[in-house]
Amino acid sequence: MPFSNSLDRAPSVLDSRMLENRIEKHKILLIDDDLTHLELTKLLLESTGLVVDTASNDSEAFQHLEAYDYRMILCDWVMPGQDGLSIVKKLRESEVNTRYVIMITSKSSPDDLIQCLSGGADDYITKPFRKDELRARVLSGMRILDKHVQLEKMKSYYFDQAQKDTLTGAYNRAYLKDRLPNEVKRVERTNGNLSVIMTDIDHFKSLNDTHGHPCGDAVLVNFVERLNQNLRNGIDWVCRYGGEEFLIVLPDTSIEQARTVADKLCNLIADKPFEFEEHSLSVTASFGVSSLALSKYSDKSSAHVGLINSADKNLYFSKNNGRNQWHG
Ligand SMILES: Nc1nc2c(ncn2[C@@H]2O[C@H](COP(=O)(O)OP(=O)(O)OP(=O)(O)O)[C@@H](O)[C@H]2O)c(=O)[nH]1
Repeated sequence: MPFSNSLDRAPSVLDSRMLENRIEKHKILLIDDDLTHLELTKLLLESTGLVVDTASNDSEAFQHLEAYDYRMILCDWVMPGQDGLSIVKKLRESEVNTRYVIMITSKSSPDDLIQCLSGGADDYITKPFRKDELRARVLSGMRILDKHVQLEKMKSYYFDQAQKDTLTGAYNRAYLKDRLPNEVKRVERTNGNLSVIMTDIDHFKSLNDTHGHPCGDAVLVNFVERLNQNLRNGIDWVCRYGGEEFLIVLPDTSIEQARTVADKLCNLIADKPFEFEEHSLSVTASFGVSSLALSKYSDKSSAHVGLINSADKNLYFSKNNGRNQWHG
């Protein structure tokens, strides 16, 4: 597991290393129009090792917020211009709510508290406050922010699990099913290009049979790495279509350009042996290229299937024609 079970282990006592981590992650923005109070609170927070930036009005505050992604904000409520609660309301409208806001105020009635919390603040501290109360509230907020970070990590881990092949890290069929129709729609909208290349490692069964399954696995991993290293980062993507068969999706790519890519990849695989333990293995692959011709389809929703089938047909032409080549 890439994350620990610390999700359920919010520490009650903070050692200095944990505190340092939090400080690093959650620099504080302190907003107060009373400059003396602002300085005093800043010093107080800094004396416990926290990193603090200050703003004395709403426009300064928003300038800071544009320049840095503060996760924790301590904000005075009563201020000229936009008051603290208006600042918080604006923040809540404009972003994902992973910012923790503590309102500082001399208002202390239950009605004030309700107004403050329902207006978007996460916590509330009344003036004058004790240094240790402020620190305790800030650290309690940081524990909650830590949980946000953990949840984000979990979300991205499960997101990856759901759309990636665990062995090679290539996208899986489920992702392809979702994403390829959208690529086709984009071509429809923009009148652009979309090409795909189906590739399959040659004689992979005999590689497995001769050197063992772990060796086959390593070749699959290196094969995908080699493809990715030679494709456009963040634009082209590789999907594991079957055992040793991969579909390479090339957005904004004409058939001529896709043929050049297939030729390059074919040579890149064949020219450099794959290393596994003490073995240096000559590996080749066959390729089938196809490009989207939307006019061929009266029902555009099936165009992505036609595109894959045509690449597959061309791949099998390459296989039957002697392997280690591309066709399309
Ligand atoms: N090591 C390993 N082998 C796999 C994996 N998935 C599929 N295979 C093997 O890949 C082999 C594919 O064999 P074939 O379909 O006969 O294809 P081939 O031997 O590459 O022959 P051609 O494609 O005609 O060149 C089978 O032996 C599968 O067991 C995997 O994740 N790891």
